[in-house]
Amino acid sequence: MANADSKIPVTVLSGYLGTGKTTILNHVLNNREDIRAAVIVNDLSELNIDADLIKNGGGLSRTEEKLVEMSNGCICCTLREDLLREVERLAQEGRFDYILIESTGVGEPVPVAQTFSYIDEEQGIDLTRYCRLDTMVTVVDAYRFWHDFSSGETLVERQQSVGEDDTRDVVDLLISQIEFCDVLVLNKCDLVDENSLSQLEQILRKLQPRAALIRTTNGRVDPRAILNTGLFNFEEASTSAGWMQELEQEHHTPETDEYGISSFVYERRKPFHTERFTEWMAEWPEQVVRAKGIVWLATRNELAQSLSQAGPSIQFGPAGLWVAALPAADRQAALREEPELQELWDETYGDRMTRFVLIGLDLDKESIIAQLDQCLLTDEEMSSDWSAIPDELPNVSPEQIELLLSGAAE
Ligand SMILES: Nc1nc2c(ncn2[C@@H]2O[C@H](COP(=O)(O)OP(=O)(O)OP(=O)(O)O)[C@@H](O)[C@H]2O)c(=O)[nH]1
Repeated sequence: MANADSKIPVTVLSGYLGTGKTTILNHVLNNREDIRAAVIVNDLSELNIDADLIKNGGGLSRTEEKLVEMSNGCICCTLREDLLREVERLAQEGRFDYILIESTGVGEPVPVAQTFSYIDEEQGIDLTRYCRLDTMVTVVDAYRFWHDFSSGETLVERQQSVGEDDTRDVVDLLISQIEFCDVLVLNKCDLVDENSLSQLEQILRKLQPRAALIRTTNGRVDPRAILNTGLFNFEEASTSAGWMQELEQEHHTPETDEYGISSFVYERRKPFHTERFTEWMAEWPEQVVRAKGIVWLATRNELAQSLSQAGPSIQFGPAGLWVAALPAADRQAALREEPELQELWDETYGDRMTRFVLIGLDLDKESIIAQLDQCLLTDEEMSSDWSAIPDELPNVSPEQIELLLSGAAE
């Protein structure tokens, strides 16, 4: 089955460990009709159980399928280079009309998608010549989801980290996989009652409104839902996360009262009192499932802070310089080039503002807004010396500022 533009379509299966990726892969391979598929499995475990399963379970003809195991790292990071080479080799063989990749359970989908979307200058490999990323699939375990999401555990604690520098929380991984995909497969639906499933489905839709959502048991997905869908588009996938859609406001998804899922954007043009706001973050309201956006702190008047929370994991730190803090020439250039910036520009404070979205279950919106407003500078504090406000956050080094400056200049 040759593709119209003769580039080999690629489907990537992501999803946390044990969600059912291999089960889905086997099911698809057993029901794939006339597609000659090459399968790339990336597994960190030494046994490479996945590969055995595919070899024995799929009834694959060795002449038709090619199985490439990558056993010493993951597709997304350390073995990106290998993935590039492997895909290039498979594509050049010319025997396959589809490539299926099972990404490691601890892999992030964005770097994999980048591999297929951009020329790798270092390697001199351009996969876009041979392949076309067709569908990014993320598999979610309906039974384990809330447990993993709220566990507060790191990958290191679960002995699942990719390397020494891997400080990721399990929930951060889950959210990055959900927020970047075309199809969400909610697997293991046999283990969860209808009401919990519907609620989980609604929250997933809120976190990822663009993706098709499919319920499965034992990975029994219609192959047409994940092969040759033509759904992938890098730009769209990168901006598809629910929080981003909500911040753009044009796409505010309707509230789903039935399951108590809702969201709102908190926006103020007054800085937070650093100490009061950090204390608030430490007592983070449990009803908030996901929050993301930027924060203006009185003691960090040069640097916009980025806030990203998912379940018990809160990431907070410098995101970049406010345009208002740039040297005059750069500031004017930015204002000339970005009409949206002009629109939001405040005469006194420029682009400084706090703006983040909160998505949650049974959110007490009024109370959260009231708590956050208490963290803002009072009128009296607004006219006093902001540098006297206590600030226990880590210092930002001149090198870091330099880095942020160069980022802002790009
Ligand atoms: N009850 C139930 N079990 C399932 C379902 N789908 C898969 N399983 C089981 O869940 C376990 C993990 O499934 P896999 O397909 O190996 O999951 P995976 O995502 O490939 O796992 P890793 O390769 O470790 O990341 C296996 O024992 C499967 O038989 C399902 O829908 N319901």
